[in-house]
Amino acid sequence: MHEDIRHWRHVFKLDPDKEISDEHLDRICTSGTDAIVVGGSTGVTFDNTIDLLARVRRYELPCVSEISTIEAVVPGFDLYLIPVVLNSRQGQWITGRHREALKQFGKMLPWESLVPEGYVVLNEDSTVARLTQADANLGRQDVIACANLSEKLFRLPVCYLEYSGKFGDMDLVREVRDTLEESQLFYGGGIDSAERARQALAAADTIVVGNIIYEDIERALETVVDR
Ligand SMILES: CC(C)=CCC/C(C)=C/CC/C(C)=C/CC/C(C)=C/CC/C(C)=C/CC/C(C)=C/CC/C(C)=C/COP(=O)(O)OP(=O)(O)O
Ligand SMILES: O=P(O)(O)OC[C@@H](O)CO
Ligand SMILES: [Mg+2]
Repeated sequence: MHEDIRHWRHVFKLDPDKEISDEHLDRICTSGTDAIVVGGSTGVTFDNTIDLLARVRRYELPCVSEISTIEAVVPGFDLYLIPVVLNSRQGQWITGRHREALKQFGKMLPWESLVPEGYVVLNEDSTVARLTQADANLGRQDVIACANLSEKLFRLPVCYLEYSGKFGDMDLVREVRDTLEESQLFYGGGIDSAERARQALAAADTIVVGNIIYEDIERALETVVDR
């Protein structure tokens, strides 16, 4: 399963803190996307996460959890993505909360199911930037340095350029992809049309589509373009 993420080109990110009807969920899960990521930066609980997992499990596609809070660690996902916010000003989002979680789960940890992600938060107006006190106003060279930090120093398998809520700079995303040699580049933020999905797919390995699911389902489905 760990290796399967290498083949993912498009994923939908479902937020347990937001409502989705059975009809819309059915259309998302049968859209041809490669996987469902369950996660959000705020309002995520054990109960809303397990509810969403149970609903997505009716479908055949992989369902992975992106952990934002230790309370919402729910057994039964295919994988657990563990964000490490490389440009946070607060240590708790880089290693602090992770250390607490590792203490709590102790010997129960299924290491082979954990996939750490080197997050670089680039939209200073996003919830995740505010939550993690990210230094999001980075120049090109700082972003490249974060990508190298993620891959070359920390050897994280995924580097995630996170523009949540805003369509980012695709030239910069492409430059990061060309810098990375081993790790997989996730791009997320503001993909709300087929055209933007194509642009992001040309720049990153895997694209993540979130908010538009809750704003305009037809446009969300259009992002599942030929790839
Ligand atoms: C048997 C069993 C169940 C085993 C489980 C094993 C397991 C998974 C153990 C946990 C191990 C571990 C190390 C956990 C990490 C704990 C933790 C809380 C780490 C901190 C993670 C972190 C940095 C969170 C900050 C927020 C963040 C980066 C969230 C990611 C998702 C995200 C950015 C969503 C976007 O948010 P959204 O709400 O959509 O934002 P907008 O409002 O802008 O749309
Ligand atoms: O919600 P959007 O802007 O699509 O961003 C997707 C994802 O990167 C959020 O973590
Ligand atoms: Mg969101």
